[in-house]
Amino acid sequence: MALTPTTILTGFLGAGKTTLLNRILREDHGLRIAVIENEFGQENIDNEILVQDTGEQIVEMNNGCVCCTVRGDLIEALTTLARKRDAGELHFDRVVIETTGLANPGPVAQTFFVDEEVNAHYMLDAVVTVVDARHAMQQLDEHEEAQRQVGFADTMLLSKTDLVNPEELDALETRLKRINPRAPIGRSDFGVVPIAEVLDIKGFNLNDKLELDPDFLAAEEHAHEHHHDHDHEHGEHCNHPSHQHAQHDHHHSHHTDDIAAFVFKSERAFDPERLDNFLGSLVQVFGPKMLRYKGVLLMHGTDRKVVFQGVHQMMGSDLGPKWGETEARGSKMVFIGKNLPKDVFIRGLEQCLV
Ligand SMILES: Nc1nc2c(ncn2[C@@H]2O[C@H](COP(=O)(O)OP(=O)(O)OP(=O)(O)O)[C@@H](O)[C@H]2O)c(=O)[nH]1
Repeated sequence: MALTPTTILTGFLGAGKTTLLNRILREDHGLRIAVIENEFGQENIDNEILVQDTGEQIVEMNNGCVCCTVRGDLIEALTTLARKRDAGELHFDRVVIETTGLANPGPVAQTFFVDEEVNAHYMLDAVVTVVDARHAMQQLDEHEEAQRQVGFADTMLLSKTDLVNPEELDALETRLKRINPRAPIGRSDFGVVPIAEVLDIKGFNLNDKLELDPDFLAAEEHAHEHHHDHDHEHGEHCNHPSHQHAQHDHHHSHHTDDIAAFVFKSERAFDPERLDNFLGSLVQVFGPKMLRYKGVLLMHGTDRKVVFQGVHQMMGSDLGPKWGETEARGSKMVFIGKNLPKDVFIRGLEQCLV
């Protein structure tokens, strides 16, 4: 049986996830979506104390969608749904999981790679992050989980844009792109968003589309040129309060988020063995800090594109289509992570070129 595409819907407390899901559960879109409202993870303890009934509750909606509220383990919820479907008790062809506002989407995403039964029934389509336009600046300043949720996103949806002016919106979009230049930014206006921007995004598929904002690439190159003058700006994060202040001034009011992205580009081909070894050791050392990475590579010895991507230690690669006759050949990679030593990555990758 075909694997069921699954979307992880994340976003900070009050961002507007439920508002969006309620629309999905009620609108007449003709899709049969099973929504998993998650109350697992750290809330388990509360549930054991507060809630006697630990079973799940499954409700079928008028439009054919299924709403499943779980107070247990995500793996259990997914396997229960799959079994009920196999037994003909439930019908759905897609799953959306709403995570709690404080959740780190990393472990939820990893469930799809590590658990065999989940793996046998589901494929992760994308991580969709709802960002509260009114409160995100402060949330990103104060909560690493908010940064993580942005860092993991395959696509972002801005809610509450009605509550901010265009300048504030611009500043927020710039910051979001700095943290995650890979994910397109859409809108969720009280949950109104084209369903195609939420489902079937294929953000976790290996494909050869690596969309990056050209402005971000230009800014990155600029930053690279001036690297020697402002070494500290791009280097490790310093926790000394006065230093942080100084950093802030340097940055012309750019925020120094712990979670940030950088890009590697080259027109020279990679040596497959050297690259494999280097990436292998990178994820050994920095895996826990590497939220998301993805690239289209020019590899020595093949006339096809090599596409790779990963989450933390889990990395995969695939042969893509052939390079076009007139297409400019080259590699492009983006790494999103927490305090990653950009210099180590860039210098190491350069050493893997033939
Ligand atoms: N002004 C405005 N308010 C919104 C918008 N979207 C959602 N809200 C409001 O924001 C509040 C929180 O929305 P929810 O959908 O409950 O947010 P959530 O992300 O599910 O919240 P948690 O589950 O607590 O993390 C509600 O009062 C919504 O009506 C929007 O686009 N504009």
